[in-house]
Amino acid sequence: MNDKLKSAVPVIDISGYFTGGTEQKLEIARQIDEAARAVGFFVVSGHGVDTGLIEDTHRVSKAFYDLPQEGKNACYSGSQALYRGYFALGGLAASQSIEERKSAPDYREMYVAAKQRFDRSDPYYQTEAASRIFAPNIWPQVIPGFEDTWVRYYAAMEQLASTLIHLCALALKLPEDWFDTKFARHMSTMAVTNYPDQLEPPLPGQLRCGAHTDYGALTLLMAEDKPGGLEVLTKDGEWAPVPMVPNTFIVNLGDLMQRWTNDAWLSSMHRVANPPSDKAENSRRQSLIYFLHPNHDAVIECIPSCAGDEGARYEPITTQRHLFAKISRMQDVKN
Ligand SMILES: O=C(O)CCC(=O)C(=O)O
Ligand SMILES: [Fe+2]
Repeated sequence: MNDKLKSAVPVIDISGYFTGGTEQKLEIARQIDEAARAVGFFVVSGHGVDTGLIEDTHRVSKAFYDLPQEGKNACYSGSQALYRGYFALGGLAASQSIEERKSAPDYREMYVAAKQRFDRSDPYYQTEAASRIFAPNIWPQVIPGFEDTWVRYYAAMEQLASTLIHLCALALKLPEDWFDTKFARHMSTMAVTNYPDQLEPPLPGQLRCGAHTDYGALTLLMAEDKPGGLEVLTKDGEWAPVPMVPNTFIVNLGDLMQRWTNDAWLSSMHRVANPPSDKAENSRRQSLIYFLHPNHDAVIECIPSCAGDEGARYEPITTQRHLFAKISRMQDVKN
């Protein structure tokens, strides 16, 4: 890791949020603000998430990806419109979420789940839009413990994301609970991606995951440290590897946070590189990803204190509208 990068993507210890006083919270928030403005990425230590739960989530997910292809295909939702369950190799192209141009599909498989624990009798969840967003999850029943482990991991991420969003509010000099109503009935998703060994060279222009920005508010990533990893586009226009520090989460800001802050905070472009050819045969990599999204009907508009002299740069938009446009472009892959 070069020194420039070390300072570009800092490691931020958030343990003081749980144990310290106001001053410590504000110091952590200051570090987040600095990273959010400089690069849009930071690495979180002292997060308190149970390492056994992280290991279990990796283990059951690996067991799923080790199934024969038919077993995995059985968990396809059957509809691109339903963002759930299994997406096979070649089914997604992340870079198309920002570029109209067709690109080679990402060299990865993905499994997606949505919020499972909530009050389904609440009328909020019964509108036509909500019934699609909160449609039941698809679980591979053949993998013992898969559903239970994923649901517990999702709950742990809900908690960590809540801590981070409180810190984000403080970092923006807002009351700590400023975002709470916007996330009270959030539509966050959890995905586990598998980047298989690359036994054949990739197609021209094909990456493990093509360059994109994330769509939502925050992304919480727990990835294996393997050849062919995550890279971020820095302000200097260079692709820099994101540092892999044991037992930390990589956190990056998504488009909605950039819109809220009127471009003060960055939703940076990132990608997952191919492994070097001499390491490609032994490069299988798995990442656990929690995409924190606000309520589907939350209107995302410039935070008044971020408007500056020139005013809001973006039109207000609902979470759902922004996300669906991006997700459908990512899935528009012609095989
Ligand atoms: O797997 C990774 O390291 C990151 C993948 C990613 O950027 C995404 O799925 O949005
Ligand atoms: Fe991403």
